[in-house]
Amino acid sequence: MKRPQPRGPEAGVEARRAALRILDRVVRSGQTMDSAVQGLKLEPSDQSLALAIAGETLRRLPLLDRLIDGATRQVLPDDAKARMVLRLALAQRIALNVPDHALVATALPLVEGGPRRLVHGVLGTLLRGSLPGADEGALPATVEERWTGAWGEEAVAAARRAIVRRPPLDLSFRSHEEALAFAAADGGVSLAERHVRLADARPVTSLPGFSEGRWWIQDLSSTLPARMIPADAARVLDACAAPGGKTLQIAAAGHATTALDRSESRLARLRQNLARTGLEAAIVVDDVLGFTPEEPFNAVLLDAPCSATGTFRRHPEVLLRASERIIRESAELQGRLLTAAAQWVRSGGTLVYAVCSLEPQEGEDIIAAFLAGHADYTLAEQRRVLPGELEEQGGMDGFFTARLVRRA
Ligand SMILES: C[S@@+](CC[C@H](N)C(=O)[O-])C[C@H]1O[C@@H](n2cnc3c(N)ncnc32)[C@H](O)[C@@H]1O
Repeated sequence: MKRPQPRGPEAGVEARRAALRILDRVVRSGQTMDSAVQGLKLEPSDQSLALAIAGETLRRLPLLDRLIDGATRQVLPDDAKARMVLRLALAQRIALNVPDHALVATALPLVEGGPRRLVHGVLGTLLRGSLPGADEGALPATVEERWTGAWGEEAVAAARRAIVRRPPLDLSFRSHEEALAFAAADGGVSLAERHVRLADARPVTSLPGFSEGRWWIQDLSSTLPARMIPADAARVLDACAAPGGKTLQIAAAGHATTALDRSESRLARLRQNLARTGLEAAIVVDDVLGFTPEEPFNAVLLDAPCSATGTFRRHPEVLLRASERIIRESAELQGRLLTAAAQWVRSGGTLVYAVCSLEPQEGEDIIAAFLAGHADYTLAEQRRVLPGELEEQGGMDGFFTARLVRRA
């Protein structure tokens, strides 16, 4: 049996160095955590520690910055290495219970040949003082302001609580019987048709039924749009379909399903998901803005690309990237995609629009503008999910979806 290798004085530094690279790529280059970790060539244990440290840092960035700024008179720019290293060290102490000596020993090598004394001094001051608890979250100031204006104080307070809580794992099943059987045998609670929620996120492949394709992972919010498709729709187009959570739902409900997306690589994941679950859908690689179907569909679902700010619990970095400009550009594209998709709905048919965004410009405003320019459509229902919904049971991602009907 291979014995564990003794770890030298560099133990733990590699993971922190990687966390620094990830944080730097996210903060400075606007990358996602998933893309920022690419190419770092890490041992699996170092990779998970690096991602945990960077993630916990991003969940409380404004809070960490307030602490740092209160402990030094020196002005540290947002992207200064000293600030980045201090943020990482504080997050480890607050959220990961790393002891002070280990924090200092793994932080200082990251600023070797640089502002070592400054980092040592500020860290020492902060560690001697009182630090916030692990359950104290913070949102970037621009997000606080935007969401307070749009949704009010209560939703913002709920978002601050949610960003530092580990979200539950939501599973979608091919049938409700399978969902109930899973909950009875393996735990979890069903909060909707074909749904089971597990309180603790376990390694997915170790859960019963994974290889048989009995379920797939899908936040409860994301299941709402496909639930709006009429049971008798029969012929349904899922536009912007990949990687396919909603396609699987539509196919499982028994509709003849066409899944369209312009991304080959994301469609490859959709194909894997179909193969694993044994569900069927016709796949079309095309651009929504150029696609022309042979005949109209009874229902079309448009799950449009968006700022994804509703997914901040799992991807806290989305809040740093979603600038006013990105939201405006996203909204402009969403309006065009919705107008294109609306042409493929037969008279009397259904058009469902969805975004995992907490920005009204990408949700309510898109529908209002669309209706103003399309007298042949009426709004049948609209659903906004805000932070705080189902909080006691683990919460939901922020989301918006609307069902429109084309006049017969
Ligand atoms: C929000 S994701 C879709 C998630 C998917 N519906 C699901 O449930 O798994 C948006 C998708 O839109 C696709 N997309 C973006 N612009 C597109 C366009 N102009 N035409 C077709 N697909 C597009 C992206 O490739 C991406 O897969």
